[in-house]
Amino acid sequence: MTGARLEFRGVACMRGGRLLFEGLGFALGAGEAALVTGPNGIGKSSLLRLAAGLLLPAAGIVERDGGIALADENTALDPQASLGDALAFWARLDGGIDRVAPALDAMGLARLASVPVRMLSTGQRKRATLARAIASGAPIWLLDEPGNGLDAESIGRLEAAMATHRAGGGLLLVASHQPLKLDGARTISLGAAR
Ligand SMILES: Nc1ncnc2c1ncn2[C@@H]1O[C@H](COP(=O)(O)OP(=O)(O)OP(=O)(O)O)[C@@H](O)[C@H]1O
Repeated sequence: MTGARLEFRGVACMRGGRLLFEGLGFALGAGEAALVTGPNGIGKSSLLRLAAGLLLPAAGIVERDGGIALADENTALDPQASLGDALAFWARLDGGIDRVAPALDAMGLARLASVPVRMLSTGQRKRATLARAIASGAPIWLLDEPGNGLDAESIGRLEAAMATHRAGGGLLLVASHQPLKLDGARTISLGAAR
């Protein structure tokens, strides 16, 4: 996981013909983290989608070295499959089937591995999405409101997983309305909504 990097240079973001932000620049290297903050609709999720390459910048450059794991409101897990099988589907593609069990453990989901994804509660679903990111082995994690719907114990698990990821040379870009323990993280504050 050495050499992970994510850099924005002079990036502008347009959605639906409206300019959300422009001139955005930052660089994150291995072990680093940034917290994206700002009011509803300002463009935090859009920024993460730009970082993932799912959205193209209207101006500027987005550069990344290393694979990406995006964890947002979509679980991207087969609702009919068991949680274990749904995670294994992605882990096989990512070449890391052995990462599924530790990822389930990290999110406190080991006992739910045989439960169909569609039957998971809101918080369990969120933890499953985070387990998918953990199991991906990707060095660049893009987490959109990762604490949404999580109880205090699960927030602790999330914070521990983020710290482990950084200690292993991963980097984090996190959009969150709620405070999360992210030691030494920089803040990317998007301005007032237009
Ligand atoms: N596919 C789209 N087409 C047009 N406009 C869009 C599209 N997706 C998002 N938008 C608009 O872009 C703006 C930014 O949305 P985004 O989801 O990035 O905001 P956000 O800061 O993450 O908000 P929140 O805090 O509510 O999650 C919003 O005004 C939204 O309506």
